[in-house]
Amino acid sequence: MTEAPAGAAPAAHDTPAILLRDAAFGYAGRTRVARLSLTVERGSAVALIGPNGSGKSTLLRGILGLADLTAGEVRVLGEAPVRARRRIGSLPQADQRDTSLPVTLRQVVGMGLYRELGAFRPIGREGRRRIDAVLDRVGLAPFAQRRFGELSGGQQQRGILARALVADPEMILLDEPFNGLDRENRETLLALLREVRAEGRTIIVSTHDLEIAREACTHALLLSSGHHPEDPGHPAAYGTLDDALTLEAVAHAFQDTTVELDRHTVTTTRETE
Ligand SMILES: Nc1ncnc2c1ncn2[C@@H]1O[C@H](COP(=O)(O)OP(=O)(O)OP(=O)(O)O)[C@@H](O)[C@H]1O
Repeated sequence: MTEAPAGAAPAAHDTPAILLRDAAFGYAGRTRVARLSLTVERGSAVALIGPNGSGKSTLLRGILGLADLTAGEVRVLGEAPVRARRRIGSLPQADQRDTSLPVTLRQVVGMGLYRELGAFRPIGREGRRRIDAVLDRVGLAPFAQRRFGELSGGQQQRGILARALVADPEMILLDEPFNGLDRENRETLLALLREVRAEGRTIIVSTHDLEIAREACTHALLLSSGHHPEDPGHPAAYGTLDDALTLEAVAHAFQDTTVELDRHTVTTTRETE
């Protein structure tokens, strides 16, 4: 954990990681995910699960203060999201990544220190030490000078995780980090996530894959799409994995889809009115 910088309000470590009270998030005044009332305790790992368009990314952006709060209340690490952002590391979806820039992996990881240092201050010896340590940790030290866009998908994903971790965040948010990864890269990322959680950091990870939730998370928030395409998504269940990932809740959230849960295959069809 980082210490609060001098002069800053003391970090309230007794506050939950996330507190949502009837919160809703969206864009340009339009709500995309709603009815969120829950507490995420520090040190937990929450799988955010739901069908396409149910608002997983929007909720993650709301936690970062990048989507509008259209109703209710949100506190992140005891602060307003925009203020808490400096204490959070995030991994956006891979398809939102610009891999055409001529930057090395080392430079990408160094970007994780910009918030602390300012973008135009050189990274000093301590910063370089931290970059080396985090690259080593994710198993990418030999690739430090490699152009980021030339790395494999799994290596890029670990590089972005390193960028998130280099600033020693209290919480990390990951948007579909397992998409497109083969089994080996998936296992490596899972192991890293378990380590990150063992350090006491809070993890929120969106995924379509219920097996990943089982392997890396303590809790699940299941989001369901609105009944009509324009309705906002909303929670179908939240709790520990066993409480939240019941066949009934999963079937409710994943309407018109086939999903597997504990070797059961669930296929549900949306009821027509
Ligand atoms: N920047 C944006 N501006 C306006 N609407 C958006 C924006 N991003 C997402 N939306 C809309 O918000 C709704 C929820 O999208 P979101 O990406 O949060 O869902 P998701 O559950 O993450 O979906 P997926 O699994 O496909 O990534 C969708 O209807 C989407 O079109």
